[in-house]
Amino acid sequence: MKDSIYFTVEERAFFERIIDDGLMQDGRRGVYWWIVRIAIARSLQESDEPDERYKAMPKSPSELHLEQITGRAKEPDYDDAFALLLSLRRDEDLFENHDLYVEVLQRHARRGMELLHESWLPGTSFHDVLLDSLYFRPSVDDDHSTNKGDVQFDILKKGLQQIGVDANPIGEPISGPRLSRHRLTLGGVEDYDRLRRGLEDLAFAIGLGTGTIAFGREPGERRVVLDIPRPSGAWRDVPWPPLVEAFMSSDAALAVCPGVDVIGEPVVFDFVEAPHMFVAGATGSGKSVCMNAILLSMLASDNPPELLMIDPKGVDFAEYDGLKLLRGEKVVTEMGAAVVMLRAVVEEMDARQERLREFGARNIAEARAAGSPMRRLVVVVDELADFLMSRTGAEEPLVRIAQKARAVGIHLLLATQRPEAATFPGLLRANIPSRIALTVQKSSDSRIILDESGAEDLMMRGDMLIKLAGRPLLRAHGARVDVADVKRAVAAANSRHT
Ligand SMILES: Nc1ncnc2c1ncn2[C@@H]1O[C@H](COP(=O)(O)OP(=O)(O)OP(=O)(O)O)[C@@H](O)[C@H]1O
Repeated sequence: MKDSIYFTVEERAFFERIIDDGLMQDGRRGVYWWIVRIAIARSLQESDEPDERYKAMPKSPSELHLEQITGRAKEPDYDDAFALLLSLRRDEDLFENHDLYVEVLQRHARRGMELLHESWLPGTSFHDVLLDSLYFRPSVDDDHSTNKGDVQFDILKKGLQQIGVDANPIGEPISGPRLSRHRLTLGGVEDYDRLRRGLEDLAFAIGLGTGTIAFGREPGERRVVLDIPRPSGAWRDVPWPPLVEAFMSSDAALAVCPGVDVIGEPVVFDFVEAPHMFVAGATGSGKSVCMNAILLSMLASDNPPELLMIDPKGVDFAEYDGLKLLRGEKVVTEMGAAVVMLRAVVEEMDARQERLREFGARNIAEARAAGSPMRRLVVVVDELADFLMSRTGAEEPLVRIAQKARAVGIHLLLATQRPEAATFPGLLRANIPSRIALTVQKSSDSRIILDESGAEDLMMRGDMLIKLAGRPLLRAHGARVDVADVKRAVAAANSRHT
């Protein structure tokens, strides 16, 4: 019977750092399992289950036993409590399957370690990180007053002096969900160029470990803004439900809200104007969560579109199965079937054109105003790269839809984790002007998505750059859409629309 949980050598080294620098226990042995328990608690804060990555046996394992972690067969013994908690969470009886129980515990422990690693910088207080991440999950509703992760102006001022820039603050910094905005008046015109060129040195001078400082002008004499990232332990998540109201009042034909801007204001745009969108980011960047925010925005509309969803991986959108507004009420996971359905959409464009003529309308909005029940259709393709590489002839119908479908109310929402020239080919690119880039590995990936670099400096977890036709590039932080939000939205849509 399994009773060990394994960690990599690096994870073991991280235990040591937490013990020595974080908890300040003078390297006393015997507290490893405290950290493992903290890590499990941290992982349980996430709404999803830790994936296979955390299951694999590390090459050079360091081992802890259930006896140490849950106190199994010792005093006090929390083993049953752990098993019950995980069984309830997974809706699965782990008392019946001991090996699975140990594996699930290992996955949570290792993911929790990774999350702690992301949010704690040695040299800062580990206790603060714990308080923030385990007890408080402040949301974007909180007021925008100074946050403890903000760089104070005296530190910023010293950094500015080191790069030879004279500046004075205008008011207090504004704490957005992840960045703090400092508004400044520069001493002289020459300071502008010095600041622009010295941003990296400034980041170094004020001790910024990761992330880059963004810089922009604002109206007023010699006024600029600096957006400075906070450590991830001081980020505030952006929950989904409060955002819904913000975009319901929008007069857009199909309002979509993927998240909030740097200072926490909802970002809302009209998908009809988009009229197609390409979303890309490296694995784990928050692409699925971002797609969910877009889709839930659409479902919340008084006049939601019909959806056709294609997901070759078949895992990320399972909660949409059974949605009455979903064509076939099922996400299409088989690529051959998906191509057949896309070709049918191409034919449907002609039929829709015919119906527009019957109503004497030039587009779907006019047809609906004249009494046509025609709904918009949004064709969603996740993992576009896999789909196009499968050589099933998927590109041709997608290009035709991208070129022609706007007037008849058919829109594309395409996503990929592999933004490469071959997987976002020329004809699609040319016809899909609206793009969202989540974090990518290289600036060349960013250029494929946005036609400019920048997305390689984003900070994961839904951090994004949005490019809409004719508008300047916008930095945004994605709403944290949970599985429960999706289930609620699907149930609500099913009760409102048939
Ligand atoms: N807006 C957000 N706010 C907070 N956390 C987020 C947000 N978006 C994503 N995350 C975190 O990042 C994790 C990965 O997100 P997601 O599954 O959407 O990534 P992905 O890019 O779709 O990954 P993959 O391509 O591997 O499926 C989530 O489990 C969540 O913990």
